[in-house]
Amino acid sequence: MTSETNLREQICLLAKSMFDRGLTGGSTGNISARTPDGGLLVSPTGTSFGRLDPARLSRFDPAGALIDGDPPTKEMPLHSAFYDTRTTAGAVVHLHSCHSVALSMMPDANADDFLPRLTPYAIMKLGRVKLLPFFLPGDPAMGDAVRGLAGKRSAVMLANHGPVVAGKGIEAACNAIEELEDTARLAMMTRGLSPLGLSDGDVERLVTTFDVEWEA
Ligand SMILES: O=C(CO)COP(=O)(O)O
Ligand SMILES: [Zn+2]
Repeated sequence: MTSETNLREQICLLAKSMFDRGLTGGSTGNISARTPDGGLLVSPTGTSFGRLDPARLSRFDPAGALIDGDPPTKEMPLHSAFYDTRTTAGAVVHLHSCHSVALSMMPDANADDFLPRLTPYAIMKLGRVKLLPFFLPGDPAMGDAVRGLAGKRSAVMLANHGPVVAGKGIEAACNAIEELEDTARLAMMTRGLSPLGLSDGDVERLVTTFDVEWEA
């Protein structure tokens, strides 16, 4: 198998795994990954994460032209904004994961630091998560909002919609977005119970030990 064939299989396998565990339902969510030649493989619009077909993924050349496959996700401007502003991005994933969306609707949500500091992996895998306002699905203004972050954040939460995470590769991006959803779930489970989170010192040690991007 060529490495592009492998990548196609891996995209569909990881998407199905997330679908099967209820991380995004129906035909929601989208996923993309850089190909070895500098192009992109992208989930087609209207498809279900549970049933992506490796042979029908939208394929873009390194200049951004659609070469073959089905028409791509309507969230291309969002995905492109991550690739254009973060040279390290090898994959981007977007989900409609329930607990993250719930947390984004809380009136006291922190727009600059969306996730409470509850567990180490959220900090290690995501850094600081930016909460963006609500946009209509497919609105190119979402891409502009991500470009406005100048590549300093690997993860954003679209209010009342869902998270978007960039990673070095497809597995890293999926692991990170799962961590985002798990942390949001913990936050919603413990809401109002005054949970004891990580201390500022714990966060500082995590950031330095694991070389976390922790831009203000
Ligand atoms: O999650 C989605 C829109 O935000 C799904 O849209 P697509 O089917 O176009 O990828
Ligand atoms: Zn969406």
